[in-house]
Amino acid sequence: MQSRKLDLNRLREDDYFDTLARWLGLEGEAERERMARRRRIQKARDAERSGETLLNLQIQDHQTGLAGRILFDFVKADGRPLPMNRLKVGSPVVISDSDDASDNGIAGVVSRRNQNVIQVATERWPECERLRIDLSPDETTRRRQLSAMASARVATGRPKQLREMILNQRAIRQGDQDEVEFLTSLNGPQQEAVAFALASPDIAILHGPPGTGKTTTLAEVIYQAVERGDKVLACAPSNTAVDNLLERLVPLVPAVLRVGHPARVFESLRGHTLDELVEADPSSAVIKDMRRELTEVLRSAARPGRGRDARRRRNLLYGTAGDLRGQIRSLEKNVVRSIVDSADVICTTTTIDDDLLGKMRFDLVVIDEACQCTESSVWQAALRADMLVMAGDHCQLPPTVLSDEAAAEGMRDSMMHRLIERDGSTIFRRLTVQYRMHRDIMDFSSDEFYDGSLLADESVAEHRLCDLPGVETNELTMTPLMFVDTAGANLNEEIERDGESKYNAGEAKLIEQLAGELIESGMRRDQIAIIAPYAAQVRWLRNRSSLRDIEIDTVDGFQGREKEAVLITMTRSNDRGEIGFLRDTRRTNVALTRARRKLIVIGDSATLASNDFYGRMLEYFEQKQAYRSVFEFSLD
Ligand SMILES: Nc1ncnc2c1ncn2[C@@H]1O[C@H](COP(=O)(O)OP(=O)(O)OP(=O)(O)O)[C@@H](O)[C@H]1O
Repeated sequence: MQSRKLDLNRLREDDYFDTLARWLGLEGEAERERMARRRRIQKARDAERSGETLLNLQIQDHQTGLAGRILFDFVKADGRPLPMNRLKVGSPVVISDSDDASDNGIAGVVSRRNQNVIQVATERWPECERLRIDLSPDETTRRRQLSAMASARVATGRPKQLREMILNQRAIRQGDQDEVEFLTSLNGPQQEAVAFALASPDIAILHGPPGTGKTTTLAEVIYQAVERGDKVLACAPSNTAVDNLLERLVPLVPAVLRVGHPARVFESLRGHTLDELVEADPSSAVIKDMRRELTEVLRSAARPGRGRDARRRRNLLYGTAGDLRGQIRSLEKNVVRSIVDSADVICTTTTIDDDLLGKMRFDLVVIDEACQCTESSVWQAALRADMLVMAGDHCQLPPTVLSDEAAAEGMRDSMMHRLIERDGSTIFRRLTVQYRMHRDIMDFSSDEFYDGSLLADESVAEHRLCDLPGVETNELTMTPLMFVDTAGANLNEEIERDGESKYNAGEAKLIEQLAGELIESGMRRDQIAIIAPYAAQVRWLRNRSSLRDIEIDTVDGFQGREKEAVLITMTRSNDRGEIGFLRDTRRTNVALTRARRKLIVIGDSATLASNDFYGRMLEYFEQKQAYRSVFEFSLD
């Protein structure tokens, strides 16, 4: 059955919430199906290739965290680095026996990760030696969203008013802007955006194209709000985005609290996490002793010995652990309450811990990266708001949705995008001065996605690789753009064995050569990035020894980041003109806007130009005299 896109603006209240609930149901089904499929894959290498499974792990270390959780550090049993994976900080996972497919495992949440170690917070001690970790369906998040939407349906007072505005039943008002004394040095459009957001009585949107200082601007909005006495909830859909905002906020607002899993928090920010603040509280010494005891009890329960009594002993120990955990929780609850109450700003992901925040409401709720939020994921935060500010860029990657059916009906469209389309310029302000890209790198994206409105700040407008210390001046380093066309050279895409993802060995070779030339010109490896839309191409490139220490990632892994030089391998090359998910040009927009001084794109014009957008992209490179044919390079 062909699904068609639904217009949420036309739906009545009940239909709107029913639709979102149905999408969540479809998404849950899709996630569960995917997990079941993955667990059926027998061959280790293939299971890990999904990026959602890590096999053959062992415990390297453990410690106790807040609320009696145990934090386990897992490493590969053979000492190798972890393979490329999508287990992020905050991802729900299941830890189970690597050798026993029937083991249902223990639920946990990823709390930290690096190349070699993945840390998972869980409540029980795994009972086997050789473990696997699988990304698990995110039921908790879905349950919380459903419960928020159930409350939103019957809400009264202010939440009801906001609901009516979001559902197109009541007009969103505009406010009269006051003079603002800015704390940070903002450009004109940023100042206008701050004043606009602060004056809006209901809902305001900040549209931040790449590198335009969206987070800087949001931080100023939050600072100003706190100055006038507001209590603020600052959210974002991912832990990384929350931490980026937190990093900007800390120098401006001292009383900031970061709740949620003690994430990839930078050293300088750790003092703001709930865990650390609780730790610093005087009553923590007692709690710490109790936690130590809990760990011991759990450890004994995992190894109850043999014999008839083993099960009884284990159950007794789990009983004791349960009691202990209860006592720890009640002590911690009091400490936590006072910390939460005294914060001016609370930072969290949009999956809000409702038990922690209780019925707390906020004068201002801010959602960063709001275009990566599905519509249903906004409601938890929106329900707590007197006034709502959303910031993001709908011309970059949309939220990840697994269910094709839900996606076809519109689940990938964010609320922020819908409101911009519905209400037009009255509801948003766009930031237009960017601090990242050379003017020529910016212009194509600006014309295609932002009505040509972007301006390069003069500090970056003309900057080139050869202006960097230690980099020599040559043709490669003097110019900001290059497209290498592989048409006619038979550098065809291939499908990874046993997989679905594509790679292109010919393009990879060209990437190696060009990256080599950049390094020979004096660039450091950490100033270069390679972006491929396909995971198989990323894997292929990461296996090239000449590219070691150069960051290589998918587009999705690169949103929000930048490098001095970026090489993109478009990967698709076939005689059917098939470009697959490159058709979603928002993904390409992200890829094209990561480079500060040099952007190199490698692709097959014969395949790409079947699509008008790529046709225009090729013309742009030609017009900037940045078009080269692969035949100008000698590939050995
Ligand atoms: N008014 C300004 N003056 C000088 N530099 C600025 C200004 N605003 C932002 N920047 C710089 O621009 C860069 C991008 O800022 P920020 O991280 O806030 O952007 P963003 O829009 O959130 O980024 P992204 O494109 O990743 O979403 C930062 O290095 C920041 O210091």
